[in-house]
Amino acid sequence: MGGRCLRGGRERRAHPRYRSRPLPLLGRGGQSEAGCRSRRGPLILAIDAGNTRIKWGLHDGRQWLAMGSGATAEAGVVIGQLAKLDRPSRVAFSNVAGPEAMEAVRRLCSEWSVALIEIVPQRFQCGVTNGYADPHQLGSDRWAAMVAAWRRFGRACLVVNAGTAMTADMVDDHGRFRGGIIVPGHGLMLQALAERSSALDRGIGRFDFYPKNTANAVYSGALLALVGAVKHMVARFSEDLGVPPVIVLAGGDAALLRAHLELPAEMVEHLVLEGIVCIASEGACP
Ligand SMILES: Nc1ncnc2c1ncn2[C@@H]1O[C@H](COP(=O)(O)OP(=O)(O)O)[C@@H](O)[C@H]1O
Ligand SMILES: CC(C)(COP(=O)(O)O)[C@@H](O)C(=O)NCCC(=O)O
Ligand SMILES: [K+]
Repeated sequence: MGGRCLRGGRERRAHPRYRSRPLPLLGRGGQSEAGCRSRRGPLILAIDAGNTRIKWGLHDGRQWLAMGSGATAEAGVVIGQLAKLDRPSRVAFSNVAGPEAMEAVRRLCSEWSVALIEIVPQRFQCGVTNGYADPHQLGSDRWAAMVAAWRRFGRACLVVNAGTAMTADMVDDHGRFRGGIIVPGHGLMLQALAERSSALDRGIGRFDFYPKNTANAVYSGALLALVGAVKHMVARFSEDLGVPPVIVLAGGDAALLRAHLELPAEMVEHLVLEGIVCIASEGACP
């Protein structure tokens, strides 16, 4: 069925860019290790359930064969539709969205009789050491994103995932996760202000460095809060490292953030899915 893509109940062909992308996951610095580059591995269905969207991709060890996304609010439907895909040899799942997504993925795996690999942050995995006091407390999406960033760049990174929440996680040049922050994402900041104040629900604004109405003031303020946090972390982490880290941007609001960051940054569209495949294929390469 290669290249089929499902989104929000509709079936469509995968966008051409999803068909030819090489596996950028195996080996440091974005280089595939010899022996893995040309080899197709077992089919892995990677699923990333975030608090707003569920993203998924079917990977054959070399490239994405199909990808899609749907609303977390319809987790049962979005995940149920994946049963139409070719049966993978395993399903690898990062879930920060809660029990409904978990139940739906369990149902899918039992329908297919395939193994379910749940992404659970470890103390050490795929070259990354987890600095959290309790490694399991870390979000599995953050962990997968850091694994993917380390595999791609192999040097110090600030891994920024701008979704429902924005997380910014510092990985040093030894692959050690040193710590990271969680802040409400852009949409959530706007929603919180609209819901918890009487005068701030004035429609959708746009960015203006000199905002002159309420909607623009709220929109620009939330965006600059995110940009400011990232810039501050880059400045301080660069000082500690002695060199600037690679800024890796992912998540639904990555492009918005990049447009205002004024720093060189690498946008990696499917960072969390890449990390999930990486973790699920651990040990597959010699
Ligand atoms: N098609 C889309 N559907 C929903 N949100 C989107 C979409 N495209 C971009 N976004 C933006 O991305 C954010 C969600 O990003 P995402 O990384 O998927 O979050 P999460 O992992 O928390 O579910 C939303 O808050 C919204 O601002
Ligand atoms: C911080 C998050 C809410 C981000 O979720 P997202 O915005 O991707 O939906 C998620 O990674 C999470 O629930 N983390 C657990 C707590 C932690 O990482 O410390
Ligand atoms: K996030």
